[in-house]
Amino acid sequence: MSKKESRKQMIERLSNLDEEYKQQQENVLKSELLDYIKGNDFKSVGIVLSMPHEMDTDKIILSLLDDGIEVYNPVCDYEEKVMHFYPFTTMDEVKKDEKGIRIPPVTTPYNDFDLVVVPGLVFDEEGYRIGYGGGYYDKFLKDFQGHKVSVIFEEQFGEVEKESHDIPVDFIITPERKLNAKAGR
Ligand SMILES: Nc1nc2c(c(=O)[nH]1)N(C=O)[C@@H](CNc1ccc(C(=O)N[C@@H](CCC(=O)O)C(=O)O)cc1)CN2
Ligand SMILES: Nc1ncnc2c1ncn2[C@@H]1O[C@H](COP(=O)(O)OP(=O)(O)OP(=O)(O)O)[C@@H](O)[C@H]1O
Repeated sequence: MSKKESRKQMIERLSNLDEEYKQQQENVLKSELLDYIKGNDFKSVGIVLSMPHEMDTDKIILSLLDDGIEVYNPVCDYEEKVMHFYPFTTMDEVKKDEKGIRIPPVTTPYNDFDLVVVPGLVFDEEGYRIGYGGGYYDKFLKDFQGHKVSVIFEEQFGEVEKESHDIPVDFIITPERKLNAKAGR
């Protein structure tokens, strides 16, 4: 299956998850991720403002702020094909970009946080992933020095054909298990 077909199929699969099941799984993912962040004493986190078919990140972001952890969200420059992170302040300041992706106020970029939560559609157990295309995360991760985690539904495991520019995540959290992807490579 091509990358494009895998993406389309996974978006459909995620969109068709039972709403009650999805929310119950998200509650588990949220508490697992918060435990992981506190357990590792991470003080700053880069994480997306979620789209409807993705794991809901709003509650996670608000909970991190409550705990005094800095939160940064990505903003794409679609012309330059790069992505930078900006500080999250409040949901009231969140707007949509030209592609309908939610973004924080574009102030001073900061890409040097302790942990990045990497989004994606299909993942393998070694931490390789198929994202939304564009290579925004692959390019970002090339220079990123912090920890890389993905938080996903079990339904997102699948076959990933590796490409030379792909940068895998170190750790994968699902509602059922925590995978040290780096150790498994
Ligand atoms: N919630 C969330 N925010 C995120 C991401 C994400 O995965 N989730 N991103 C993760 O990277 C970045 C946005 N990534 C994007 C990647 C591609 C397109 C895009 O160009 N879409 C085209 C169709 C793509 C195609 O099929 O070729 C379009 O809408 O015209 C938009 C955003 C940053 N913000
Ligand atoms: N480090 C890089 N430098 C230059 N171009 C890159 C780099 N990484 C990826 N690309 C380009 O970006 C495009 C999309 O890459 P790919 O299909 O791997 O995206 P993806 O993994 O689905 O998305 P993302 O990384 O944004 O989540 C490809 O054409 C690829 O050549």
